[in-house]
Amino acid sequence: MGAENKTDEEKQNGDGTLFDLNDYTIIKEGDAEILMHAKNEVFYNKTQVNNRDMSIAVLRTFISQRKQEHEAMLARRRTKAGNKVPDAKAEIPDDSVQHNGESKDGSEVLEDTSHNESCSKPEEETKNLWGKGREELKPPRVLEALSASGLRALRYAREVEGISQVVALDNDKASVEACRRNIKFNGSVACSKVESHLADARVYMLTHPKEFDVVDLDPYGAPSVFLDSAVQSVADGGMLMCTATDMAVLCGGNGEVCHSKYGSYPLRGKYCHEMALRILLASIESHANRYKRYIVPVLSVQMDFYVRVFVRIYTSASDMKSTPLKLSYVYQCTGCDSFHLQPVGRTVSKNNSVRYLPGFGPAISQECSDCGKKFNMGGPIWSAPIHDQEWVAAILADVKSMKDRYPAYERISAVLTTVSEELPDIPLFLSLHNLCATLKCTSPSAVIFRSAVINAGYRISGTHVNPLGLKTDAPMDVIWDIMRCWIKNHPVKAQPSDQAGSVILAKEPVLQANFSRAVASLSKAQAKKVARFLPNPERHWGPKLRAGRQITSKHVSLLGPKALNGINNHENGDGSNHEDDEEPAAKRKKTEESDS
Ligand SMILES: C[S@@+](CC[C@H](N)C(=O)[O-])C[C@H]1O[C@@H](n2cnc3c(N)ncnc32)[C@H](O)[C@@H]1O
Ligand SMILES: [Zn+2]
Repeated sequence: MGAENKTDEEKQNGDGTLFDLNDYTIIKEGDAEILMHAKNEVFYNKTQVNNRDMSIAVLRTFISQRKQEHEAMLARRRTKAGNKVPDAKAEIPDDSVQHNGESKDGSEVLEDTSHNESCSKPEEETKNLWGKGREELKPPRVLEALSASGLRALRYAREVEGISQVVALDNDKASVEACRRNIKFNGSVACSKVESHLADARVYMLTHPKEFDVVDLDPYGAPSVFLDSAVQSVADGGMLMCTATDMAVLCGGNGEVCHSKYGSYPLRGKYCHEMALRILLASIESHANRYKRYIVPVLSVQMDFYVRVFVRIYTSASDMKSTPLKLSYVYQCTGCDSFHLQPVGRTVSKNNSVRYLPGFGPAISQECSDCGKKFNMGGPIWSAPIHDQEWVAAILADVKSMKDRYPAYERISAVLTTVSEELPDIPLFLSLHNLCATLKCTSPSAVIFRSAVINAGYRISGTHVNPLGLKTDAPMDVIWDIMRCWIKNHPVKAQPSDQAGSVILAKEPVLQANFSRAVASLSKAQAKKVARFLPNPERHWGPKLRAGRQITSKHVSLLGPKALNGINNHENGDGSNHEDDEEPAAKRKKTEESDS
C-alpha cells in the first residue's frame, strides 16, 4: 500500500518533471493516496467518500453480475446448440454481429455487440451473440469522464478486482497534471491501469461510442450537458453512474431552469428529492432513446447534497417503445398534500399484438377532490422502479462482507438498508408531518399511522430519502379518511372554512380506520434496530465550490448560509433538512397557488 519510493522529498510529475513533496499533503481514501497542493487548486471534497464508496460497491456487484450473466448466456447457447444447428445469425462473423442500431454516419445498421457479452437481457437480446470468439468475457473498462485529482479512478483501479483499465478525463490542465502525478504516486498497479487525458469529456465520449463498460459522471452541479454523449459511450449492458448536485434546480427552486436542463418540471413537495432522482432518470432515458437505447436503473440514491443514479444501458428499438409507460406527470394539490400520477403512455393488447398509445387523461379533475384547490403539474418523471431490489440485496451483502474496505461503511450500509425496504413500485411519498400540518392536528406516531394503512389493506414503507417519508399504495381518500378518524379522537381547533384542512375535515370518513398495531408496522431493520439514517460525521459536510474558488457571501445561495457561519449542516441543496423535519407544523412552506 502507498506510493513507491515516496520517502524521497523530490518526486516526478506525470510528465517526468520534478516536484517537491513538501508542498503537498497526502490524502488517503480507501487504498488510494492523492497529493493535494497547499493552494488546493484541484477539486477535492471528502464528503464524496460516500459517493465513491457506493460507486465501488456497485462496481463490484456489476462485475460479478456481468460474469453470471455471461455464464448464463453461454449455458443457454450450449443448450440451444445441443438442440439444433445454429440459425443464419450464428454464421455472421464476429465483428459484424449486430442489433438494430445506428452507425457512426447515422445510417441504419445492426447494433454492434462487441461488448454485449454482459447483457442481462434474456434470449431476445442475447440471441445475436451466436458466433465464434464469444466465449471470452473481457474485463471491464471504466471511463471516469470528470476525474479532477483522479482519486475516484485510482480507487476503482486499486480496489475493484477485475477492472482492466480506467480512463480518467478532465478538461482542466491543472487537474490532469495532478491526476498524472497521483497515478505515479500510487505505484505500479495504478500506472498499469489508469490513464489520464486532457480532453473535453463530451467530445471524447462521442468519439468512443459503446467503448466503455462503465461510464462515471461526477460533475460540478448538473450533469445535463454530458448525458447525450455519455449514453452513447456505454457498451450494451454496460452501466452509467451519474451524480447531480444541482439540487436547488432539481427540487423546484427554478422550475424553468430544471425544464431547460432536464426536460421536466419539478414540484416543491416533501418528496422533491425523490422527484429529483426520477427527473434525472427520465432525462437519461430521453437521451438514450435518441439512439434506440433505454435504461434499467439498478440503484438510485439521494445522499448528503446530491443524487446519484446507477443505470444499465441497452439497445433495442422495440423495448424502447415502452418508455412512455415508465414516465408519468405528477399533479400536486396547491391546498393539501394530495398528489396523483398520470402515465404518459399506455398499451392495448389485442390477440398477440401490443399497441402503444398516449395515456388516458386527465387523470383527475381540475379541482382537488379532497380540498377543492387547483393542481400544479410536474414531470414527466421516471415512475417505474428506481432500484433493482436483487441488485440492492447483492450490493448490501457484498458491502457487509467487506466492511473494512469501505471508509464510509456505516453510511452506505444504512442507505442501502433503507433502500432495500422501500416499496419498489410506489413513486414519491407522503409526509405524515405535512398531513398533520394541513389538518392542524397532533401527529399519530409513524407506527400507528402505518398500522392504520396496513389494517385498511394497503402496503406502506419508508424511503431512504427522508426519515419521515411514507410510501404507500393507499389512495389519497383513504389517507384522509385515516386522518379524519384520528382527529375524531384527537380533536382540533376550528379553522376558517376556506382552509384546505377545514374542507377535508368537513367530510365524514367512509373508511373506519383501525389503529391497532399491525405486525408489519415496523420495518425489519427498525425491528432489529439496524441503523437506517445517520447524522453527518462533521461540520461543513456539504457541497464544495469549483477548484480554486474562495467562499464569499455570493455563494450563500449555493451552499446555504451554514457554509459560512460554520453551523453543522445537513442540507439537501434546496435548504431542507431531514433531521429538522420536526419543525413546527405551522412553519411548513406550502406549494403556492401562485406557482401555477
Ligand atoms: C466535481 S469534479 C470531479 C470529482 C471527481 N470525480 C472525484 O470523485 O474526486 C468535476 C471535474 O470535472 C471537470 N470538467 C468540467 N467540465 C468538463 C468537461 N467538459 N470535460 C472534462 N472535464 C470537465 C472539472 O475540471 C472538474 O475537475
Ligand atoms: Zn387538495
